[in-house]
Amino acid sequence: MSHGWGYGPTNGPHKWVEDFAVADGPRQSPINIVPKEAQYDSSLKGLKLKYDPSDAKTILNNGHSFQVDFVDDRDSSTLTRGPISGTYRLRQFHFHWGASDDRGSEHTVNGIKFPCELHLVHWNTKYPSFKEAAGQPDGLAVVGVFLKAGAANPRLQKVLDALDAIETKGKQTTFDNFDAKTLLPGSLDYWTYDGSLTTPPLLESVTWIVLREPISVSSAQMTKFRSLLFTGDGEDPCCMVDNFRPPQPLKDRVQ
Ligand SMILES: NS(=O)(=O)/N=C1/NCCO1
Ligand SMILES: [Zn+2]
Repeated sequence: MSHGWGYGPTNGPHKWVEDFAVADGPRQSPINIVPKEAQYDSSLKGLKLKYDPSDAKTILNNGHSFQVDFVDDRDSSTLTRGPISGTYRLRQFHFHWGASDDRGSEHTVNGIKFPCELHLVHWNTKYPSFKEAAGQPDGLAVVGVFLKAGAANPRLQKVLDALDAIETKGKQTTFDNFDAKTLLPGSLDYWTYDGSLTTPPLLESVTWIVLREPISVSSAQMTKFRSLLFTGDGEDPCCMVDNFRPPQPLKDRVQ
């Protein structure tokens, strides 16, 4: 790619391997989840998520999605247990979505796409920083939550109401006192597998934890996601939609 990566015809997922050879690696994400082929592991523990609303800091349009960033200089917002060992700190959450409700998620279930997928990104505190952890095979743990078209979800509203202030690439605004736990479904049942970042640099450092139960989102709320722009102020506007990587080969992995 002669220019930065993105999701268009000239810089999209099928081109990323030109700059990021690991795109063809052995543990790439996302994947298609086939529940009937997933192995049940009775030794796996339940997820423990402890989030402090006061850790929420800012909301940013990064040109690929938008993310809510958290203070991660202490163990106040953490993920423990589940398939991981040790303590992982919440760094940020962001979403991936489609131009229409028939697509948008990165993981699929029996080939089914959801209109949107939430990712809560955590890093392993055995490493000194997120950046350092991102380069390690056990460095990151991302909790994925599917958003299913249906009733409006009031828990999304504070996030969606902030989007007017970050329409274009690089815009950021304060986003405080937000409890990310309110975005989770009632059940924390999950599928887990060893994978990667789904955006460049596609580092193979992610323990994926995909929740089986979706949360709801209305079509009107999805329209709000689609009001963002990939482009910056003064550039020809390009709607931020279809910012998802398609499922990747499972290769030598089981779920
Ligand atoms: N979609 S993803 O795998 O969570 N990708 C990223 N990149 C930086 C943090 O999470
Ligand atoms: Zn993501």
